[in-house]
Amino acid sequence: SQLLSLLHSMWQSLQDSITPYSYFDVPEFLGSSAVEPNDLYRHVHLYLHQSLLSSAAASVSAPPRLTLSLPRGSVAVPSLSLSPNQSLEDSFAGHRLLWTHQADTLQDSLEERRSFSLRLPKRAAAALLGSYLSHLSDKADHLERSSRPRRLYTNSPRGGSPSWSSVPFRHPATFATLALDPPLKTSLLADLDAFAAGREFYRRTGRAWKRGYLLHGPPGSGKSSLIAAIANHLRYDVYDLELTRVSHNSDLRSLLIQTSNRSVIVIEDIDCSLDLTGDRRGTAKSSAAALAASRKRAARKRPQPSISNDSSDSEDESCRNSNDGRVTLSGLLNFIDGLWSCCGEERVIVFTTNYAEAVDPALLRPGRMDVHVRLGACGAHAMRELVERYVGATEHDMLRVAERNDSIQ
Ligand SMILES: Nc1ncnc2c1ncn2[C@@H]1O[C@H](COP(=O)(O)OP(=O)(O)OP(=O)(O)O)[C@@H](O)[C@H]1O
Repeated sequence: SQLLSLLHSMWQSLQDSITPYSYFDVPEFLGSSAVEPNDLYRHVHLYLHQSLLSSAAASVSAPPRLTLSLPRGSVAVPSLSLSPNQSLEDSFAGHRLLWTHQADTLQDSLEERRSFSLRLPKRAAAALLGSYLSHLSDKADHLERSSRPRRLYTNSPRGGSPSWSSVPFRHPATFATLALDPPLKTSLLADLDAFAAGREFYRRTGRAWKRGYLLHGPPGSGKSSLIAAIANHLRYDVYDLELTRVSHNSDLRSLLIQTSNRSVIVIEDIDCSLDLTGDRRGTAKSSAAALAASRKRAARKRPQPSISNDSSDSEDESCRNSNDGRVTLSGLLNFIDGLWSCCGEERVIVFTTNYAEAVDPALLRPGRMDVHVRLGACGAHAMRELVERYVGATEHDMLRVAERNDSIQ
């Protein structure tokens, strides 16, 4: 048997010396017609585009192709790709791999059939292929995310079938432009990054991949700007859900199902809706909170939000009957953390309020909104940033006021 295994390894070495590589073909389209694109081809294209941009491009023999393409969405993106029959070397786990771009013009047609060919060391191919392709797809996915045009959605008015309409999302606020006290900024960024990288964590723990943020603070304290900064940081779409336009829980569900993965879903001024909850239940709310919410409603001249509460078993039936609104608190809770919250991945749900004390406790319960962010008066550090950015000065009366406030607190 020793002789046999010796012969076997000699035979393998001989084969390896004749054909030491394995080759894999990645065509642009699946099947014979150019209809169904191959996602892996797109990923390889993006991955090599990035490699060509980096210093590795120096090792390419012929000049790469530079094209302007519309890969997804409506924004043209310049893209670098290998010219036909040009190769680019890559290394992974200590092995050298070679990508070659192949382009053949079909007979009797001007159509070009393109594919990438991957060359791997034969002995390592089986162990290498899976992990290399998932490394490549992760990188391509990241690139795709960071270059994709994003949109701001709002839900259609009541009456018709619930749907979203959208415009390009181009809000300029970022964590760099937002003046926040450093510990808050650092912890928010860390939280968002951990969330975005949390696929494995959420899978392992059996939890829906979503995170709830409650932003509270007086008008103008930066809640909307923070939402934009969150969306820009994560490169997510934004769904601005106007609850007053939603007639039924079923419409709420339908809207949720239509939202895409990697999105921020925003419900602003949640306190206005929840104040009605209190009225309808007949339970006494803090008069200050009720006053605050009604003041705000009046100021905004909004239609009456149509949220009611059906989460409590002891709900007064007559109140339920007198309730002409059919989006209920339990519908909203289901939206946040019930079964329906799981029909998608990578969702950040943000509620804003000017009066946290006016928000129904059911929404504030620990675990429901994961992160509560209070945005108050500008601290000295944030004020210094703003003064420098807006006035270009390091001294200002407002800065002294902020410093005095900080020292009193
Ligand atoms: N921390 C901040 N850093 C930079 N700019 C800020 C900050 N906070 C507020 N602003 C500026 O103040 C203005 C109002 O902010 P924003 O609309 O985000 O407040 P808001 O809390 O959402 O207000 P409202 O409760 O009325 O909706 C914006 O122009 C924004 O640029």
